[in-house]
Amino acid sequence: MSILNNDFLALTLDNQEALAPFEFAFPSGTGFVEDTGILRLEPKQSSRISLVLSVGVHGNETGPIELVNQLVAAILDGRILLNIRLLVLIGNPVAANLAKRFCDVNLNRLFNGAWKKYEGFEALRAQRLEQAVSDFYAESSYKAESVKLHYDLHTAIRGSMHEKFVVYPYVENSVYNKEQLAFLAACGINAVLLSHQPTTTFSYYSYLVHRAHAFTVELGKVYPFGENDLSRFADLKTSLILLLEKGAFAESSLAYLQVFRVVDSLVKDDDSYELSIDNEVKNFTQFEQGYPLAHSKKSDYYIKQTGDAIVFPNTNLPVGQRAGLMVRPIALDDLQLT
Ligand SMILES: O=C(O)CCC(=O)N[C@@H](CCC(=O)O)C(=O)O
Ligand SMILES: [Zn+2]
Repeated sequence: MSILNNDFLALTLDNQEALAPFEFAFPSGTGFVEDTGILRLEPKQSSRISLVLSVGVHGNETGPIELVNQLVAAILDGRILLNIRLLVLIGNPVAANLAKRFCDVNLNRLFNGAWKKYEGFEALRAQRLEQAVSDFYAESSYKAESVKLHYDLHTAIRGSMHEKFVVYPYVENSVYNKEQLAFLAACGINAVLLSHQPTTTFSYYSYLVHRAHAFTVELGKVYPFGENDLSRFADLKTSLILLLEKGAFAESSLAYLQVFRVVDSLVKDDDSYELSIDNEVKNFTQFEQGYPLAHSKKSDYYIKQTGDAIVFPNTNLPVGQRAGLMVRPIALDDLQLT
């Protein structure tokens, strides 16, 4: 058996909930479709690098899905010669078919076992994806010496003052990896947001449980399938191909990165919760000290310091969930790098 037309996305969307496993050969290795949207590609030569590329954890974030599907097709037809271990995950095929962010519950809030508190497709899927990542890293023949990577590719609801940025999941010792940051800069990333606390996101799961270099990578604004300008991902594509073919990390100067730390997490604490911003306000928009940003029957939030900026503002979610992050620029020199 093989993947028809080397189109892993079509196979996944045609089998949105489950797919019987099968194995196949491609020019530079062996492929294993382990379930719907779960594709493991093993190169002929052993490699220390195990890379997880996840896309479509939010079903309507189609640009990264199309990009990664192109890379998979190029590997399967021999235009890219794979030299590292690769796990490709299309996170939420059911929501992708519906062109929705999620069906019942936001999949990217269900990792680190949070899925146990929910029912429905997303809860099952989070468990399945955690298992797929665990199995993949465990199957590396290099064990302790393996280099574990996870880039969880997204696009954002709003435009952004920094078109491409990453969320660097919370790391206990506040030491950040220089090689990874230089690689992300080479991928065209403009900004880094240092997460301030443990979460239930996919990237934090891979860091917490597997000590992978893991990032949520935001690549621009959400568009439907067929309407993405993939040329905007050119630097990312070039850097990923170098990694896939040569096991090498492209590098750009860290000076290209604007770093932010999280000052506050805005939480929707009541149905009356509102943000005093209009729909056109972009991620990383800065405010003046004292601006009344959020209000509900239970709380008010005023900007603490001029220059503080908002990221991921969204009130269209259940009470108790994150309605945005308040971030503050910091100097790269203030970061501890290893
Ligand atoms: O544009 C938005 O408001 C959300 C974009 C998005 O899906 N972002 C991720 C970030 C995950 C993280 O904080 O690591 C999410 O909200 O799940
Ligand atoms: Zn997303």
